[in-house]
Amino acid sequence: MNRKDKYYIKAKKDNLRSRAAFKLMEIQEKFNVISENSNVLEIGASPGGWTQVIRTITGRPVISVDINRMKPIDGVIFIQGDIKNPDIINIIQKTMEGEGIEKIDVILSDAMVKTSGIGERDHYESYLLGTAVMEMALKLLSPHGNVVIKQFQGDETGNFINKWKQYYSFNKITKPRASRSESREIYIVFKDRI
Ligand SMILES: C[S@@+](CC[C@H](N)C(=O)[O-])C[C@H]1O[C@@H](n2cnc3c(N)ncnc32)[C@H](O)[C@@H]1O
Repeated sequence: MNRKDKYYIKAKKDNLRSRAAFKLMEIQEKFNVISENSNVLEIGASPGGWTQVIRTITGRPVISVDINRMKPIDGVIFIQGDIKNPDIINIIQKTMEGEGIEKIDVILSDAMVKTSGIGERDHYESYLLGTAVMEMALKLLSPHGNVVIKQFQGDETGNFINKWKQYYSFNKITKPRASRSESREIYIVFKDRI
């Protein structure tokens, strides 16, 4: 598929920072993970397409994290940091305190390193990032909270879901239409933290 496909063109037209925005729109439509008063923590946010979508749903301030920089968005507190760094949780918690955010209701991760095209390598990198996010969710997420994780499907996907599903009442793999069909990219939705 041409990289300038219909989602790319629509993103430009709608002033969205990335075509990825349509993936979150579809996930939200199907699974209703964010509510109008959700406190959302977003991981792997740059350039900010998902962030723009999140801001249209919740009226609460959004905390967005990325290892790279991101141009500011109104109502968004941006933290430049590595989700695999064990100190990042302290920085997030300090930011929450500073903003008067007591709990996180939704964690959304579209984090991924630049893909290599080597299936197993990309799978494993996404598995490591997803594991860091799920560990963080255990500490930060409020009861009944939701998590969405990007993953490149592979050998560990089944184990990943089996490991984390015990903490949530609902889990489901989804592949949004805007996700390129030739890619192994999927999203794993965990809802209702027990
Ligand atoms: C697919 S892009 C996200 C696109 C974004 N959701 C949007 O809609 O514009 C993946 C992002 O994950 C970030 N990332 C990769 N490794 C990371 C890490 N260890 N910690 C935080 N962010 C990371 C990358 O810098 C990149 O910006």
